Amino acid sequence: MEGAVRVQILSQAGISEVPSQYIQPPENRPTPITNTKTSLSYDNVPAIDLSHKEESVIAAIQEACQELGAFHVINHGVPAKLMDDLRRSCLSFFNDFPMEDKLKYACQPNSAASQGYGSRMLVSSENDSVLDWRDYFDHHTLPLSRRNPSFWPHFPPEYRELVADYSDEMKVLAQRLLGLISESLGLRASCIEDAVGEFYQNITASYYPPCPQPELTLGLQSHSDMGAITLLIQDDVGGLQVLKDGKWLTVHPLPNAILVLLADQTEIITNGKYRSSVHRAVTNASKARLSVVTFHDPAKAVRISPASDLLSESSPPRYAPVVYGDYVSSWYSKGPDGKRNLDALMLDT
Ligand SMILES: O=C(O)CCC(=O)C(=O)O
Ligand SMILES: [Fe+2]
Repeated sequence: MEGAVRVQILSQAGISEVPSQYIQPPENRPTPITNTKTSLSYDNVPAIDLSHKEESVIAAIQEACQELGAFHVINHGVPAKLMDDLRRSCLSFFNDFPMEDKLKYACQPNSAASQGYGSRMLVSSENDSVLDWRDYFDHHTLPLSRRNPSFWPHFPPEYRELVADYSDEMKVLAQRLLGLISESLGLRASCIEDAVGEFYQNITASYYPPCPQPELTLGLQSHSDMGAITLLIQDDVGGLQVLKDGKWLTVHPLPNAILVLLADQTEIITNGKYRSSVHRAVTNASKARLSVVTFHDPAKAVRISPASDLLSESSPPRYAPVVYGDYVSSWYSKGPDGKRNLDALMLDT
């Protein structure tokens, strides 16, 4: 939580060793990423062209969701200029302005998931044993009653308008994707969206400064996202990895693509037919990396359970129902650690 140092300050101080709180235990340390795209992993995150025939799009989504829970979409209808402008403005906030000005937007100390400029995600000190090599800015963007751009940076000058425009675009795309994902399971198009209800959307810009010891640290530790569906754009530096059969695959940046990550509530609603993606971010020694992640979550009061259309005597519920707000509280008290929080809801079937 805040009061915390921003890793950008450590990075700029030119230290040659990271402070001990950032050192991962050996089993969590990343293996070095090579820049060659010859590794097996390169083709493992499929790119799905949303301008293709709906039938083939749905088939591709079904395969990607069964295999990985993560896929790129291209020809998605979000203007490339908006994505570029947003990435540039977010990077400019972190790179081009004095820390003193940025700290005027600091997250509230002692409160989980507060909007603003921060570095430490968890409040509880118990979970703070290893810190992420990441600074971020979190924006509450939807519903509109939560959107108050005066909490967002006013520098560079176009920042607030870009975040608002991007939020609206992401909502439309998330709705469309949840429709296609529902249909890929033989459900009516509105099934998952109806179960989620009105989107609570947050946009987080993450900034990973160069790290003197990338082999010992993580930009963001292994986790699955809590909500329904996450849409992620990154720059050309790379560092995102998704877990597949116990191995970390690097998601190589694809220009103008948007990465879709299934999140935990979609796993529950689909009764585990589709699993949420476990992912993490690694750092590197020479280049800062920026990503912008848009989360779509249920309201805290919504009760999530497996869709009744997917249940039968031979396919009983595999997850206990959960009130989303309780799920979030439990996540923040336990820490991410892969999928521990979701696994706690699994029933013996
Ligand atoms: O920066 C990234 O690529 C990953 C960010 C992420 O997974 C998150 O914010 O939940
Ligand atoms: Fe994530």
